[in-house]
Amino acid sequence: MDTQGSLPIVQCVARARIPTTTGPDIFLHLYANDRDNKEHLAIVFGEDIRSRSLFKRRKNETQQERMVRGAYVGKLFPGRTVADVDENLGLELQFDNDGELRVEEKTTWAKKDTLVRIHSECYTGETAWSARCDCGEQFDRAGKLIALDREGDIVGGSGRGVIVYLRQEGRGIGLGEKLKAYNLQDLGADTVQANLMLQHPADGRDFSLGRAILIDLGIERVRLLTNNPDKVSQVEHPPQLHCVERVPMIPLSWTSDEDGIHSSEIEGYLRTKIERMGHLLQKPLKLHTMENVPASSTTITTHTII
Ligand SMILES: Nc1nc2c(ncn2[C@@H]2O[C@H](COP(=O)(O)OP(=O)(O)OP(=O)(O)O)[C@@H](O)[C@H]2O)c(=O)[nH]1
Ligand SMILES: [Zn+2]
Repeated sequence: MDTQGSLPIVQCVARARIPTTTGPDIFLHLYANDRDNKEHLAIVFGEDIRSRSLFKRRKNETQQERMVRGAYVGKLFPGRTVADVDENLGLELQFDNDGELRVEEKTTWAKKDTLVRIHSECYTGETAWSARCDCGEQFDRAGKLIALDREGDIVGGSGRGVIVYLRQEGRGIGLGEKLKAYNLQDLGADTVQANLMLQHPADGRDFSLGRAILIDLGIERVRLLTNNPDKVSQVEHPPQLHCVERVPMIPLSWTSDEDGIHSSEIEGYLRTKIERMGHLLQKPLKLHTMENVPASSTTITTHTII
């Protein structure tokens, strides 16, 4: 668990447009950093949310090299020769004397409340159809809510937002140790006990990388999609970064009988997050394996944190 020390140095190495099967184009950003050798990512919705480290002009760099790195405005098309101007869209990036991108209303998103998810990698939940956790469901929902204007009483991102995807599998212990933790859970431990029995912290993640990536993307005011109070505090880095709202992520299985994951394992996972990790799920926790846990409130509310 990181304390709020100095920020890691992050460098966006490359950005590419990804047309999605669900509609909007997203921009996948790959980061290097000075803390670990993992390829942490930012999935950015919105062409104008721009990484300062990617767009910074480099000595003797050609426009072609900028376009190949993904440091361009507007859209790429065959025959395009200039990265910093898109004549079709009438957009031109501005830079200051040492090559830093200048924040302009027309070309760079900034200072607006931005819907953000800081998501930790979970191979089992995102790729192996696991019903032990809701990570895959949360990843999908984050993308959906960022694309939507609103869903019920939750204001969406209207096509602008960021999913910071941290390669911190297994709350930082890695996939191999997480598989051992699963076996301990099948032997009766909960997710916290299993980590501790394997001589790991309950949660060994470092969210400072997430803070540094959001600051690099010029995000200042965060509407954070999470139930984890630790993430809310970890996103604060005044004066550059501030969490203005926590937007809850209610498990789909709590909002409909058909949707979402229904399994005894997910109930144990959610119960442990609430009872032992203080997660802020606001719905009455009605689990088939236990009585109603009185919730602190009976409606889904978003906390506005000023
Ligand atoms: N060690 C361990 N890690 C788990 C287990 N189940 C899920 N995880 C990991 O827990 C992490 C879940 O991260 P997130 O969903 O981003 O965040 P969160 O802390 O659950 O909080 P939210 O933002 O409310 O979802 C991922 O790294 C998963 O791999 C488990 O049983 N044991
Ligand atoms: Zn998971």
